[in-house]
Amino acid sequence: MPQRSSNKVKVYVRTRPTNNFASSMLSFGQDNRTICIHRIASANAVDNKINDWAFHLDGVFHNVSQEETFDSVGKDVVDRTLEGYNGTIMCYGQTGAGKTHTMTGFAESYQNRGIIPRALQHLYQEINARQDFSYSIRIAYLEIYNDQMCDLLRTLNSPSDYQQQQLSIGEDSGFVYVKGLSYRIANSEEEALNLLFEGETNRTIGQHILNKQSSRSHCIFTILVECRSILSSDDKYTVSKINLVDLAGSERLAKTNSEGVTKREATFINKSLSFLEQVVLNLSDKKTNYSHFRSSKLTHVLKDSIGGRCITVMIANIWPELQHMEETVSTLRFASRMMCVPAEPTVNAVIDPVKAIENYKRENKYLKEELALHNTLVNRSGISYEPLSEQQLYEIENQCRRFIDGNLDEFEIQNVRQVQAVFNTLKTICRTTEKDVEKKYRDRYVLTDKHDYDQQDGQKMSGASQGASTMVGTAGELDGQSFGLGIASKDQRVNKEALLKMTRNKRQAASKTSGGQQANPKSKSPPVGSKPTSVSLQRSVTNDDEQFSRVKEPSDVAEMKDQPPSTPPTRTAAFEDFKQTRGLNLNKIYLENKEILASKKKQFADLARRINQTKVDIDKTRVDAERKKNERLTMGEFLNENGETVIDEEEYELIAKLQELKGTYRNDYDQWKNLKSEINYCQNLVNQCQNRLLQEFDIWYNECYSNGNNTGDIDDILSSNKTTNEYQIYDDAAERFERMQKELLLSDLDSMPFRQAQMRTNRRHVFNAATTQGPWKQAPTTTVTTNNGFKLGRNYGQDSQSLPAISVSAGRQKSMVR
Ligand SMILES: Nc1ncnc2c1ncn2[C@@H]1O[C@H](COP(=O)(O)OP(=O)(O)OP(=O)(O)O)[C@@H](O)[C@H]1O
Repeated sequence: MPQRSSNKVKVYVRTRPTNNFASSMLSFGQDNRTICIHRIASANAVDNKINDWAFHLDGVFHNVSQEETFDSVGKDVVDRTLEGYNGTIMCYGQTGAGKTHTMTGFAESYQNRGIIPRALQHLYQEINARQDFSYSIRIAYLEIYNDQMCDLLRTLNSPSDYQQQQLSIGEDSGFVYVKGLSYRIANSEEEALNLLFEGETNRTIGQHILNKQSSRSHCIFTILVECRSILSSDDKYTVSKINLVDLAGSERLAKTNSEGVTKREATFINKSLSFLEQVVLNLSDKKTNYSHFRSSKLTHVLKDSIGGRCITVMIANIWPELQHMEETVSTLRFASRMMCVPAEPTVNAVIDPVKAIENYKRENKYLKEELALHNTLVNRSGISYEPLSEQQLYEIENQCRRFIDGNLDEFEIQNVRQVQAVFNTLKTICRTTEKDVEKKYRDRYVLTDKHDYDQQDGQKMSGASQGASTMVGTAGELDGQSFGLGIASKDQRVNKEALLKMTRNKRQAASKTSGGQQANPKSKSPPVGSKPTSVSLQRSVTNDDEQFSRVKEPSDVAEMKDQPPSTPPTRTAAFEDFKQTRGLNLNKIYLENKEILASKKKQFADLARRINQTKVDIDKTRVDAERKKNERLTMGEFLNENGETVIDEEEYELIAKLQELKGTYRNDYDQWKNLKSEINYCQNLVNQCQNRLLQEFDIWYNECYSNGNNTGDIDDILSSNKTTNEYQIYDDAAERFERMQKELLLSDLDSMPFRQAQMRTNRRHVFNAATTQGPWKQAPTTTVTTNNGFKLGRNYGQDSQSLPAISVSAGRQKSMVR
């Protein structure tokens, strides 16, 4: 029989023997490959149906024995399975066409046994003949009944056992397997046949008009073959399988008159066969890349058994009688379609890990010997190729470190292991250094992931700037590392107040645990009362224009470097923190100065109150003295021998008292004037100190948190904090007043510089006036409100009439000179 050369699924047709052969309609070609069907058209009506078909197949078995059928179809598949190929022999056709007969045959008749027993016989005969290989045979028998899978090699006691078996289909690298299906070892033909008969007894058989023993299920008898070479040391072996498939027959319910269970079974059978036809249709169509294998259990299980890498042979069983001509045509059509399914069989080679290791060991041994020989030939001796010892690795690490430090120019390369160790060591050093650097920066800065950082809208990378803060707020890659260094975006920053609070709590806890000393030497917050190390304001004793100067010590820079990680808090919160840390000493000086100023102001107020009282007394005494004088003049003056006016004792006392009061007044007023100068001086100190504190804070804030956008302008700070308590610098009514003015001016920012300059000028003018003019000198004639709330006015002369009175507001240093 001529064979098709193309790699396609092989398809044969086998006819069931019958006495009613439809010779009028069906004939076979001389080539034993062709079946011709001639349909007789109806004489009465116009019939457009096709009447003649010619099906060309790989072979037609008409009146062919079981033995011949197997020899033609099965033998080759079995032989190739032993070589490592997967094979499938499948019987397809209408019910009663002889599928089970072809596949299994009569159990009672040895001569009429089918493909499966013959395949087993041939298999074991071949295994026994192939002495160079060892084979392991396993048998599985699967039934698919009503789209449920059943292991026929397990004992079934009830229909519910179907569910209990819980078989499922799995796939691994394109190979399909049934999870839970038992594979029984069969060391001989007899053992294999026993399994076949055991499975046959478990098959679901039904009865209908066309077949008394109709298969109501699809059955797949699987022979798993594992083949290893005995002689060869090859670590590969093959695992292959033969699927011998006896499909349930399609049936027309009108013909079989199936009812009840049989009808339901027939429905499942027809449905699954139509899915199979669909899959075959897709496989045979080159334009279709996808087949719906999972549409039924049958198609899914047969996924790797129809064409592809599998040797596939199908026997189309037909029942060549007139009454079954439609089913015959249908079967032959399906057979023709199956012939188009491509098949590219490949050997299923598996690598044996145990044998592979043995082979590698052997090869390793040979290579070592080869290397030793090579070293001898090139006069290389004393070279070890064994894994490096701890000591050797330690020395290599030392060499690497010296190489990095520049103390070693080159390595002496001895073997590949050493080169590997050098690279590994360098990699380890590189990673360790990288981690150290990252940790160091994380301790100091807020590091954000570079990728995230780049994605943030409006995020700016602050550059290296601002003197000592070159490493503060810088952004970008660090030696090409994967993190960016810079300021986290606002939404990435943690709750600032919470962070500050946490920092403070930590600091307090540290203070407690260390008895007031900082537990963390790296903390930027020195303990209260400790020697200031970073920034201090110092008064120059020798300089009349006393200046505060910021003194930077080495520890200052060190302190900046060792600042703990922080997330930018609000400037207000940060200012509080600043006053507790970097600005501690400055703030301390500021507070001391303010305390002195307050004390002076209190003295000033007390003195003013006393002066006013003296003034009242003077006025009263003067009135009394005037009255006495008028009385005396009215009564007529008395003169003594020397011609001097004689006054009575009361008038004398009044005059003396008036003189005394005037003296007191002058003394007090001098004191008041001096005190005012001191206050002015103290006020200047406080102002300078305050400005310095804010400037230092601004620098500190920028160093720690600025992302480059914040220039740290003091006025920004002032104007950005509109609540009175945000900056605790202001506790003075006048300062509050000035601040309030600033806040009001915020509504008209353009006028801010002008207004501020105006205020400063006024303040300076008033204090100059206050310190240069006294009650006996020409005083300003207009009332001016000073920065401190002092009001100076009127023209005060030396005359007692023009002695100034000083009004004092209750409770505060705010005074008014009338
Ligand atoms: N080639 C053959 N030689 C002798 N008898 C045959 C042959 N083919 C089929 N038969 C007989 O036909 C009957 C039906 O055959 P079989 O049960 O194998 O059909 P089937 O296609 O498997 O039907 P179903 O799909 O219903 O199971 C059986 O009694 C069988 O012995």
